[in-house]
Amino acid sequence: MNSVIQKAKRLIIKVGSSLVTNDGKGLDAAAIAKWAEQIAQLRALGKEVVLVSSGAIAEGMQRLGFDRRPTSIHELQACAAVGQMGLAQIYETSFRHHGLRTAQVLLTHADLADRERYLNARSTLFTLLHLGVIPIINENDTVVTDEIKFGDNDTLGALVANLIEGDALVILTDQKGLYTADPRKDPAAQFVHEAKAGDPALEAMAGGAGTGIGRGGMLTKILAAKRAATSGAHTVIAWGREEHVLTRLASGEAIGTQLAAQTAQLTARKQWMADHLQTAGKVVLDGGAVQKLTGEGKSLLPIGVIEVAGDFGRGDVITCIDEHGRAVARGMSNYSSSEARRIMRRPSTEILSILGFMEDPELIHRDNMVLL
Ligand SMILES: Nc1ncnc2c1ncn2[C@@H]1O[C@H](COP(=O)(O)OP(=O)(O)O)[C@@H](O)[C@H]1O
Ligand SMILES: N[C@@H](CCC(=O)OP(=O)(O)O)C(=O)O
Repeated sequence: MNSVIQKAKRLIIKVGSSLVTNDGKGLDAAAIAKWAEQIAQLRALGKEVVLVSSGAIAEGMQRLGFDRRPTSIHELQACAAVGQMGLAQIYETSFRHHGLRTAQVLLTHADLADRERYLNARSTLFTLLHLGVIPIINENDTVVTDEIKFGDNDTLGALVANLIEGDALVILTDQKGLYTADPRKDPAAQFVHEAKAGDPALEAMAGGAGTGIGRGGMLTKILAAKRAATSGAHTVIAWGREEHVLTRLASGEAIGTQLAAQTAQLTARKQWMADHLQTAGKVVLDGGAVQKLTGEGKSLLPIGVIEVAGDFGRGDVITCIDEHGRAVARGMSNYSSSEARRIMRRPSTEILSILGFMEDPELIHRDNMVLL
């Protein structure tokens, strides 16, 4: 069995609170330095890496002298705000040793539920990756309460995998992977080397968090694997303290529990687009644009649009039709309908002068489009 990480080009690596803060004793600089070194090696192999790191609350509790997790949401938020400074500082320092820059990205549920913010987060992350920066993501705990939280960073990791079409999600935790039962409670529990992501039998095996530090336990990891698989990303759950865990995974060694996605990435994305039966508007394309899309697999530029129908916002899914009314493609618009009306039939070089800003040169990027 080969590790699914070997082939992966774009990886999301999630590290849990208990690992990052050495079971709540404070940021584990030595462990973080090792991951940074390995991530630098993955970058050198040509892989793009996004890190999702928990630990803000645990570190903030340490810094503020709480010996037990506060119950008040505002105290938890205060802890997160204090602890996040520590996370930002230690990651920036650790990666700088390897000549890599880091960027702090704090996300909320509302950011990914809103089409426009979703697209903005996606574009920013892609830009950071192209610039060779390592994005360090956490939930923006200051502004969210329980009902609207991702709740745990396993889920956040999966949503980021969906957001940027990651090839794989690596969840580093304090166990070697998934066992048939919580190994802290059941000494007879057997290790699971591989399974299908989304197999309901896995949910029955997984229990809650093992310590007072972590939040989700194994169940959120199993559900994260299921969610990541909807966009075709595989998941590996492994022990964060395993020597050279990331580079060994990248060299093909099958460490931890491998949860394979059953649908290929492109199929998953097309399915997602196809599921958007309710599109928010339509654009009519000239013959040249139809040929670019259907014959050459190109993006849709505003110059090829001759009419805009309906009322849509940035990030909404719209249908592209030809001059005879035949639907040729569906995709996520980079501009609202009113903006699209102003830039249609015009070259992309004029977008800035017409609108006063330019989000993207394309009206619909081919990565956000399916041909019908
Ligand atoms: N079937 C299982 N296999 C492995 N670990 C399990 C299982 N069920 C529950 N757990 C518990 O999940 C814990 C890991 O989750 P958690 O404490 O939330 O860590 P993290 O901070 O890395 O997210 C383990 O320490 C373990 O006690
Ligand atoms: N945003 C929170 C994340 C909490 C969380 O999900 O923790 P974990 O289960 O350890 O990944 C923090 O940084 O403390």
